[in-house]
Amino acid sequence: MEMEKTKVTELQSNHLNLERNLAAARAHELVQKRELNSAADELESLKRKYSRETEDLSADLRKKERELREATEDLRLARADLERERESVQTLKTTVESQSTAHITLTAQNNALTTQLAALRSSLDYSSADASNMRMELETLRKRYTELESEIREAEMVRRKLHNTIQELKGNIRVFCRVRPLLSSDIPPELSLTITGSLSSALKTNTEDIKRIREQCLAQIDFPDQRDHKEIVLKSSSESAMGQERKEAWNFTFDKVFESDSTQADVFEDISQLAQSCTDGYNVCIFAYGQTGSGKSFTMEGGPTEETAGMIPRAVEQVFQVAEYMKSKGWEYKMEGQFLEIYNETINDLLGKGEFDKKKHEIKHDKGSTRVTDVVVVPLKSSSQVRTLLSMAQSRRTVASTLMNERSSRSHSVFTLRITGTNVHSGESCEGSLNLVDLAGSERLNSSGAGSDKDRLKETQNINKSLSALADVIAALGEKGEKSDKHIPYRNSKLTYLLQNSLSGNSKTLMVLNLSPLATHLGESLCSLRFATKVNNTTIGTAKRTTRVSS
Ligand SMILES: Nc1ncnc2c1ncn2[C@@H]1O[C@H](COP(=O)(O)OP(=O)(O)OP(=O)(O)O)[C@@H](O)[C@H]1O
Repeated sequence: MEMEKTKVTELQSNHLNLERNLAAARAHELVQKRELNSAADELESLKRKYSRETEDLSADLRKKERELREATEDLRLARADLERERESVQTLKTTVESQSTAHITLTAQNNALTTQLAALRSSLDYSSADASNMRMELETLRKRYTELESEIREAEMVRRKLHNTIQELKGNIRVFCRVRPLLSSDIPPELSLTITGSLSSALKTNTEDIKRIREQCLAQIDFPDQRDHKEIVLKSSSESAMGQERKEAWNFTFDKVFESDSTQADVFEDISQLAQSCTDGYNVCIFAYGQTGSGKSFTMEGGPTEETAGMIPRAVEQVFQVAEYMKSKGWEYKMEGQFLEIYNETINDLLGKGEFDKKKHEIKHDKGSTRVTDVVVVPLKSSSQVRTLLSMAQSRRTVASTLMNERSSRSHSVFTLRITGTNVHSGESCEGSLNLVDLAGSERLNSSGAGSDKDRLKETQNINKSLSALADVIAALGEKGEKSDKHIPYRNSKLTYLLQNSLSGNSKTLMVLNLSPLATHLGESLCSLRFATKVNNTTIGTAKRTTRVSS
């Protein structure tokens, strides 16, 4: 029992120990539970914390990823940029290389230029010295130039004086004679039929046919003076009543004789000097005289081409050329033109508008210049204007007469170019005129067939009256040389009265006698040649230019 008691006691103490252990274990468990709970709490808060941190980290990660992508893109762009930069660097490198080559060349050039510059500088130093010498020389030359200019002006005045003295020595009335060529229209139909081929209007070719026809149609006209061209000889042979051959020859001498092959330019060459005188203040008068169809209008007005242009357009052109040339000598010219017709002693304005033979025009003379009332005076600005005036006049005549040639054959036409000049340096002024007159046909009464027609008779009488008035005036002027109070019958015809100032001693006159080459016109040609000889034998006093010097 004791043993049992000890055992119970032992068991009890064990039990107690166990209980104590249990309580301790329980307390420990409680502690442990508490610790567990707090650990769970802690775990929970850690979990939450970690989850937050994980989220933050994920967000961070996403952000980093985005940044990474962006950085990658930036890197790609940067690489592309870099590539481009590399390329441009390469290009620049090439450029730099070529630039440096150029630089080397330029440096070499620069060096050469620097050397040149130095050389130039030193030559410039010499040149500046030269330049100042030259400036002085230039000044001297300028002075000399001014002196020479005034010397030229004086020389020009002397030249003009000499030119006019030559003209005066040649005589103030000169006569030229011009024979026109044979025309196809001159050939009678019965003869022209025998010609093979076409006919040119002026028969210049020398086929056998034409030679034969020439011989049959042409008058025998010789030009013996082949050096000076001053003589013309008309010959005829006829049979006397006794059957003997009678030969006759008539010699005439003029200032110039133009053969049938002479051109308008040939004739003008001898006229141009005279035409030019009007720019020096002279009154110049050029007449075309001759029977109908002898070539007066052709000589004065001419044809439409440059080659066939007559004396009027050529003279006007010449006057314009002289005026242009004289500009450099200080001369300024004003020119105006008028174109009149005298038909049956009535003046008509070929540039006017009114009806022909209706308007009354009066001739007025005042201090050496002549004006006609109520006529159109055209200011002339260029020589080409004259062609327009000539064709205007021609169409006026065509309107006035259905047979224009008939009217122009029976009227005188007078183209007048009036010229006034002033010299801006010397104050000198001058006034001249150029009258170009196409006279009416000079044939005698019986040969114009006037007998049967009253109007034609009146026309022919008027023409003859005015032509003989012209001859009388010229003759009286010739006689006046000896008697200064000699009456000159200018008023005997409209033509002489109109041309009074251009026919008097103060002017220069030229008569161009036109001759037909036809044998049938031999008688008329002789009459014309005798008339022209009378004119040619007249000496009219010295021409004077109309000049003034302004004060
Ligand atoms: N030198 C010449 N060369 C060529 N043809 C000419 C020449 N002279 C005159 N003629 C011609 O002769 C013809 C008559 O000439 P123009 O009409 O000039 O004579 P005209 O004397 O003026 O006659 P009219 O008194 O009838 O006016 C015209 O056909 C003209 O073209």
